[in-house]
Amino acid sequence: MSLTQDELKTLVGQAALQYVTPGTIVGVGTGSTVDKFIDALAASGLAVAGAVSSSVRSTERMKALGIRVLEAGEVTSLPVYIDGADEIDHAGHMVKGGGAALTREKIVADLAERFVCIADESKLVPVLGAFPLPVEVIPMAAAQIARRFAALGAQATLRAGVVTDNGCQILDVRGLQITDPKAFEADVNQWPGVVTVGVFARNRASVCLLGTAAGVKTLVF
Ligand SMILES: O=C[C@H](O)[C@H](O)[C@H](O)COP(=O)(O)O
Repeated sequence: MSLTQDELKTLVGQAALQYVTPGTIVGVGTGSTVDKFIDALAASGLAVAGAVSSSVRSTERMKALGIRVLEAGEVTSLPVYIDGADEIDHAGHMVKGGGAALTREKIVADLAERFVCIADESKLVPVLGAFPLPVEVIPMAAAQIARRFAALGAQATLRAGVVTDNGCQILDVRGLQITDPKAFEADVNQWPGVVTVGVFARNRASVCLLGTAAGVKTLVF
């Protein structure tokens, strides 16, 4: 019997517990897959010292389940950061931000020694770009940034009605084939008004726990 996408998310959310050491502080991402991890962590009884959260959404969920949440500024490093992805390639580069949390996710990921990505198998791709790339932008720069993407042959549209946890906007960019994620991330990140581009190359995954019909597959990068 094949598992649903939701069941695959539950599976990898639970599998991520093996990367969490009692007494340590864990970095926690955002999204429907991470929700499964948060639920598994709360149910596991693993006595973590707390969590650094990447969004208001995850903070609220953790607090409701009795997990202590610390500010990013209260820690100097984290042993592990657990998060989902919208796409991941065979080298651990990711596209993230489908839930508009990309900036805080990148900040928390940058504090971590290891990024453990949890995803169902639909997220594994040969080349990043089929999923519309989220880019968080300062509102007054949105039109100019959209023109820059148009010059690359891509189409950027404003995510209607969305204001990020940082008070900014999200552009979703279609029509890209990101063959050199590291160079692309570095380039777009320095365009004026870009807060964060949703390519995670510098902060790529070290491990991916992929939910497949045959169970959890561990990819190490
Ligand atoms: O902003 C949201 C994040 O980058 C999520 O990690 C990403 O969108 C994956 O979310 P989900 O687990 O819901 O597919």
